[in-house]
Amino acid sequence: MQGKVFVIGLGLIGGSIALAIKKEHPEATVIGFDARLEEMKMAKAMMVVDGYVENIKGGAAGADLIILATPVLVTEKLVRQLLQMELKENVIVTDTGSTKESIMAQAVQFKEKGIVFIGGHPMAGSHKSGVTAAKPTLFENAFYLLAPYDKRSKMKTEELERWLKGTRANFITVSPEEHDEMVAIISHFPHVVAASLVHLVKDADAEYPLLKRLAAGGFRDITRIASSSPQMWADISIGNRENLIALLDRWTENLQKVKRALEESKYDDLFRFYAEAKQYRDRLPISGSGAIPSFYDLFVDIPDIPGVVSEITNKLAEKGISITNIRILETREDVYGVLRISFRSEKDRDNALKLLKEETPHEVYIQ
Ligand SMILES: NC(=O)c1ccc[n+]([C@@H]2O[C@H](COP(=O)([O-])OP(=O)(O)OC[C@H]3O[C@@H](n4cnc5c(N)ncnc54)[C@H](O)[C@@H]3O)[C@@H](O)[C@H]2O)c1
Ligand SMILES: O=C(O)C(=O)C[C@]1(C(=O)O)C=C[C@@H](O)C=C1
Repeated sequence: MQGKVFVIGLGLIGGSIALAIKKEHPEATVIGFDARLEEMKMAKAMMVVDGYVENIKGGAAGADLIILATPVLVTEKLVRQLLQMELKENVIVTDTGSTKESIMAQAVQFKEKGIVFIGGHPMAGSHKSGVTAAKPTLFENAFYLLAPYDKRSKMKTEELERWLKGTRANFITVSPEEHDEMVAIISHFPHVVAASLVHLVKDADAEYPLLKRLAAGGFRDITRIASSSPQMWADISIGNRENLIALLDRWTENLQKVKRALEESKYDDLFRFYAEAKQYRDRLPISGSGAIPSFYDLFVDIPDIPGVVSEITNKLAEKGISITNIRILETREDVYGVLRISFRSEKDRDNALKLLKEETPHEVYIQ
């Protein structure tokens, strides 16, 4: 598509969307703005944008698509600023914020100016921030939630999806209210829990100096998201605070039940608590689209001998099989450790399984 795209906030999400747009629409011009000059310079150097401007007014003038990819409370402020500016008549303004209600409450004023605003939220991301973490494939197969506010913005949704086609995301329309309620449950509240688990360990740190080193696989898996940007999550927490407060009450009730079962040593209740959770968790879609990324993992039992890991990765590299992650899950002296290797696709994983079975003496399996 021809035209000028203006991305405000050149971090992980703004950068990834800019890259996806540039890949799909090389004929468009993508201009960026960020509050931090270094981020703009880096974005230009990485060819995430064609250029940058020194203020929002300069970028917004004449833009066909304006994308706000800043922390949600900042986005609310920027919407108010954009409302004061002269914009192209047919421009589409959208955002990427993790909350929708409070942003849409401001953005609805665009209607009076005849400007289309479509709330947006790509449901994929990372605990990393900044433009250096941006990649055009970040949203592949993920859901991309869109919240148009009236008939005209609904009609323009198709045009926005065409602009965003390079994300390879699956677009779904939701209302801002149902959006915020749903993401509070599956995204925002889990971040509160992850951060509070880390606090639990941090508070016990002085008493047990070994704790940090013992905090292994399970703890790291469940708390990965606690490494996300504090500004982004403080903004989201305020932006969705009513839903979060309601969930905190429900969660506390749930934990009270667990506490009672523990106090009364009710084995069956505890068993059911874990079994029901396992059953539901195991049924979550993992290979299709969704907020939970697909993991194509392979496990290799390896002895604790220097050079074993590189032997395996070299074999995969020789056959051109790329890996997306690699981790030793456990290794102790004289005991086998487990190497977990993640792949981008099922096909890569299956090829790796065959190769390592044929060409190494190690036990190789899919869990
Ligand atoms: N990280 C994720 O997993 C994820 C996923 C989906 C949506 N989101 C949402 O997307 C938005 C961006 O998140 P991100 O992960 O890219 O964060 P990020 O920290 O990587 O990038 C945000 C950028 O906004 C810039 N910024 C801050 N205030 C600004 C201002 N006043 N004017 C211009 N630029 C400003 C920052 O300098 C930074 O470069 C947030 O609203 C977030 O809730 C994040
Ligand atoms: O994978 C992560 O690190 C994320 O936290 C991504 C995640 C999520 O909770 O799923 C975080 C916030 C966004 O609004 C959407 C996606």
